Amino acid sequence: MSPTSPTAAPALETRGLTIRFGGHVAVNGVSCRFTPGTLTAIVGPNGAGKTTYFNLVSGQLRASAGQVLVGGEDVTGLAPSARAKRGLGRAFQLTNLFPRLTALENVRLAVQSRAEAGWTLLSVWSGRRDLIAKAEAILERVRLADKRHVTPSALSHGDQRKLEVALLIAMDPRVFMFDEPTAGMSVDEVPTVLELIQDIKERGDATVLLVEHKMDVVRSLADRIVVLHNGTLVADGEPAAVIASPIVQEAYLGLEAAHG
Ligand SMILES: Nc1ncnc2c1ncn2[C@@H]1O[C@H](COP(=O)(O)OP(=O)(O)OP(=O)(O)O)[C@@H](O)[C@H]1O
Repeated sequence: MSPTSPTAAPALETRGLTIRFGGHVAVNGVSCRFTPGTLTAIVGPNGAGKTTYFNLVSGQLRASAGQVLVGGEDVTGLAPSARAKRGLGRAFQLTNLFPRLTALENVRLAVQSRAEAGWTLLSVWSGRRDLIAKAEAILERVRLADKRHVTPSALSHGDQRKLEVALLIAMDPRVFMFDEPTAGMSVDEVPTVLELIQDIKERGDATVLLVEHKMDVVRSLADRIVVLHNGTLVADGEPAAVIASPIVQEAYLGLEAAHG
């Protein structure tokens, strides 16, 4: 299924995005448009530039050249927090969680920050029933309702990843960015997180970007695959066509295809 319309405005676009580390060009002139309602997997061998591309989009790294546009607005000069306010949502492992607060309190604060565009730790809990109800609903959606009173460090690795997804949902971004969301998970934890990502795509008009090594995950989720190799975009299109393309078979998927 590809709900992409050629006329729809891209939620996110990069134009000639480039970063050099000394003499090494880690991301090299990557131009790409991401349309609402689509899930794009970004794949490529180790060191291809996938995470660096994500860092350039979210603002953790500043580009040497090129532009990042969110909803048509040039955000290239903006800090990560300002990009987040414009709708770029990136899942980070626990870095934006409050370790002493419960899962519910963490999600409630994220809902509140979205509602008020600012953290208000002093607001009266009992007076914020609507926010609590929304936080409860999000925890339900990510299947963490029964862990609502648990602090992040007491959750299993898989449940921590679910909580990150819950925080992202609470922030209600227009673009969801996941960097290897199933990394380090036990086999039985993987399907839930994949279902959550599928659900995010199908519920709204979200634009989802996924960096992922596991081709079975890519095959099951992606509407489109973008392949990076040595920092350069070398293939972009429908999953079946990209996976079958000679450059991908040779550069990255040869072994994978032989097994799969
Ligand atoms: N801060 C940095 N300073 C110097 N070189 C860097 C820096 N960050 C990344 N690189 C280099 O840029 C290239 C791309 O790295 P990146 O981590 O983006 O690749 P990747 O595709 O995400 O790889 P992996 O799949 O292994 O995570 C690599 O050669 C890496 O060594």
